[in-house]
Amino acid sequence: MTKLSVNINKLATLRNSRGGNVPNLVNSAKDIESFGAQGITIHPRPDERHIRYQDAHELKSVVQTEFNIEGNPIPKFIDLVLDVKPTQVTLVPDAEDAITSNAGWDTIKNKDFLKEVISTFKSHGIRTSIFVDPNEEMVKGAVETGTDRIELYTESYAKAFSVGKQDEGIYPFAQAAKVANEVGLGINAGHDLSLENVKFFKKHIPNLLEVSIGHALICESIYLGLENVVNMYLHRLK
Ligand SMILES: CC(=O)[C@@H](O)[C@H](O)COP(=O)(O)O
Ligand SMILES: NCC(=O)COP(=O)(O)O
Repeated sequence: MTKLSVNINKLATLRNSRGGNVPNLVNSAKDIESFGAQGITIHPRPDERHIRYQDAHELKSVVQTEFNIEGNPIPKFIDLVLDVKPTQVTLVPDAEDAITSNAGWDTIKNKDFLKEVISTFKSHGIRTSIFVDPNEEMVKGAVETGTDRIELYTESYAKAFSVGKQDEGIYPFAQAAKVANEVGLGINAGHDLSLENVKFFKKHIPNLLEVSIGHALICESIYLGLENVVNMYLHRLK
């Protein structure tokens, strides 16, 4: 079985746009779990443009499933994760000004740094995952860091799928997954996965442990909920 971890960054974006507490992230996380999701993911960015560091603390006390915190392991992120102690930390090498995550780790160049932070998190009982491109050398490099899992960065697959090139798009992921499975690395995946493309991805990636999905899932939820909500308003306005 592949676990679904719902990334709630976009709910925080919506909340922050009005300055209040709607939608309430804590209640949303509880509801998402009650609907069956097996995890909650957040990705606090240094400018706190969506998830705030305080959200991580508040969510920790309510999340009953797997709590996954993603981010670039700069000192204040490391301190946050060690304080909150989520189920899993996913290390992502994103630049401060990146609109969204746009690359995996170079696990060879950053081997010593990754080894050190991963060993710190693991010594505190936190499972580790590192964000990597679907590249066999990077997957082999990941083993050397001591990480429990990798998260395959799926944007290129999603792009290929959207133009009908799913076979081409999945190929490097299937190869990378083969290497990960051979060396015993756990496999997660995420970025731009959606209702449209997730089934094909899962079918071709053996032992896919977890997908974290946010942007598309929240957009789909808005769209699939619109008819219901418009009708609820119309009913009240009769
Ligand atoms: C690590 C990753 O793949 C990202 O998709 C991320 O968690 C999303 O971040 P934003 O919501 O800030 O775009
Ligand atoms: N790790 C990927 C994630 O949490 C969500 O990415 P996206 O679905 O918002 O692109």
